[in-house]
Amino acid sequence: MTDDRLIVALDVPNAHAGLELAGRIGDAVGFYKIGLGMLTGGGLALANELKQEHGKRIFLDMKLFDISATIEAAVRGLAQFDLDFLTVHGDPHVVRAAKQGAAGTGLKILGVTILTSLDRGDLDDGMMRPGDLREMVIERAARAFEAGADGVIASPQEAAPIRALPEAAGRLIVTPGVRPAGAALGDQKRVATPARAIADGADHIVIGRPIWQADDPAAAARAVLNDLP
Ligand SMILES: O=C(O)c1cc(=O)[nH]c(=O)n1[C@@H]1O[C@H](COP(=O)(O)O)[C@@H](O)[C@H]1O
Repeated sequence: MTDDRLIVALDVPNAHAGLELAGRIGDAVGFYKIGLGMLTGGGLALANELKQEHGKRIFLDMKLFDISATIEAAVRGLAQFDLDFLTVHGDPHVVRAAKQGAAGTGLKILGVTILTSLDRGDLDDGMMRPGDLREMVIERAARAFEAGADGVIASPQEAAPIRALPEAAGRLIVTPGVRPAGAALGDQKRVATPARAIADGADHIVIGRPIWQADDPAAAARAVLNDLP
């Protein structure tokens, strides 16, 4: 049995590279994220192959944002694929429409709160309203849950207060922005270690570069898993 608390982001350019990487990782990992970087590189075909041929769980990360009718139609189409998780922006109208589109399927909708690569200065650049970023993440999580989200995406730095929300009971907290001690942060700003994220209430951690860029991705994944509480 793999420990599906670890989701590895397959942020490589195409399905061929993704399949090769998943092959090198082998049994160490049972849950993969396929995202926008592979949209034109056969991402959905790879999702299908990893699920059907290799028994992996699949998180399709599309971070959808649009008017309700468009979101509902897009999610209805994606829900025909055998996927486990799908991201949309955590705005209530988007989450509600996505849940409509996924109705009757097992697809879980995760609402993105505020990207883990952003800090208050980035929100100012984007003309987002003033206020404490952490409080905004917690409030967006609560609103996404109220709108019916099966889970939220937040940084590990907000996992504990989100877990404490009454609205979070029975819902998922998924945290990217996770870095083993000493790993390069890259563009991530709100980070914590895998062990801290899980101890603070994350159900799943998403890790990309520290695993797929490692000389031995399977060993890097195992090291993360060995470190989890
Ligand atoms: O939705 C996501 O998965 C996501 C949300 C977020 O706030 N931050 C974030 O980094 N991600 C994704 O998580 C992965 C993190 O990759 P690394 O920074 O390489 O570990 C990338 O595929 C991002 O697209």
